[in-house]
Amino acid sequence: MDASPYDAVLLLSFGGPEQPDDVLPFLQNVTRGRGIPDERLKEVGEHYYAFGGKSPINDQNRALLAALRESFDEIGVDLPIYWGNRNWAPYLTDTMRQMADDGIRRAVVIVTSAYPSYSGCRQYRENLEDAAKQVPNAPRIDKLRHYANHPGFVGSFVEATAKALSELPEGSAIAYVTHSIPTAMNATSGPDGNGYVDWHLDVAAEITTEIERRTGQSLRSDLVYCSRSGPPQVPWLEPDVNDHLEALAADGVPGVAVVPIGFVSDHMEVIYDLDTEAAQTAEKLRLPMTRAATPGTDPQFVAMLRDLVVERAAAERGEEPARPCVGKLGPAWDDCRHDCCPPLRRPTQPAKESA
Ligand SMILES: CC1=C(CCC(=O)O)c2cc3nc(cc4[nH]c(cc5[nH]c(cc1n2)c(C)c5CCC(=O)O)c(CCC(=O)O)c4C)C(CCC(=O)O)=C3C
Ligand SMILES: [Fe+2]
Repeated sequence: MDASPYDAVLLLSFGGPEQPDDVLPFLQNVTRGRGIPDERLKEVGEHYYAFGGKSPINDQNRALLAALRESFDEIGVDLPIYWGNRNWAPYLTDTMRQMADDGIRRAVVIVTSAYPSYSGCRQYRENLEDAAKQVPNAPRIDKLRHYANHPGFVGSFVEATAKALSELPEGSAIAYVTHSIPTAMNATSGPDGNGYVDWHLDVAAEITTEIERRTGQSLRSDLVYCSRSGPPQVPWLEPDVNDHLEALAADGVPGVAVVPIGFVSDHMEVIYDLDTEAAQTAEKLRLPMTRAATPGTDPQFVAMLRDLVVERAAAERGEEPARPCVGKLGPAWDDCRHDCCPPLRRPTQPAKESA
């Protein structure tokens, strides 16, 4: 299999703390200049301390790296695979320096975020730009197209959803969950705006259709949100998963499968916001709840990432590779337009001097 013109693959992720002393500096890295209230930071710090001060995300990325290595070896692609993070070691800039030292000229990047938005797409591209500015002879790096509507991603969630539903009473609902973002960020996400929500709705509809086809039953399903931060006066996407569970219970739904389509591994948002907090809400409501697995190192997901690297390499060689995709939105663009997913404008000073 041909992966030219690339001479390396880079896995780019969020990063997370590895021990209690890492928690505060990690949170400072994440929230620098982003207007997150101290209250919220304290609260989120407690989520990490409740899990021993360690996020599972780094180990999950190590497992993904190993699975990718194996998957590339299977098709005879021996490109080195590097790993860098936005918010914790291994920091992207250090990784990029290593790539330059190793003589890497052209790489393709896999980001652990499947949908268009400033936080999930452009911010990673800015991180790549910023790192490249600090590293002499930094490699040129292409980012893979968004993969949420790839059959490998959707297929992984179809299996996980079927399993989660199989453990619940008949007539149970599906609650698709993703990370909330400010509504203003959603409004400008993707080339035409609203891309974050539109992509999630499309993925959710594909999963539901396939489950209904398999079971011959129609299902209630909704897209809901977790992990809201930011000041209360700034509107974020709603409803929150906990409020949604209340509504389902009030409607007499016999159970709910929570399906975290916004996330690629069981990191803190999943194990705290869903497995801890939402599970407590469901228990209080006596609403049976199961949580579908995220892709993690599911062979379908790993093969998809590998195939996307091969696809992009072919496109860069001027070929016209097949671009597998499900749903009604079509395969995503290879390169984002310059005005795609702009950052939110954040006030740098109060509008009026306080007395
Ligand atoms: C869209 C999206 C994804 C999904 C796409 C992707 O995966 O990239 C994502 C993933 C993640 N978010 C994570 C952690 C955090 N996100 C925060 C804050 C924020 N997230 C935002 C958006 C997203 N976030 C936004 C708009 C903010 C507000 C501040 C800002 O505008 O930047 C904060 C600050 C405290 C708080 O929660 O308020 C933390 C600690 C972790 C690591 C988990 C772990 O450690 O296991 C992961 C994978
Ligand atoms: Fe986040």
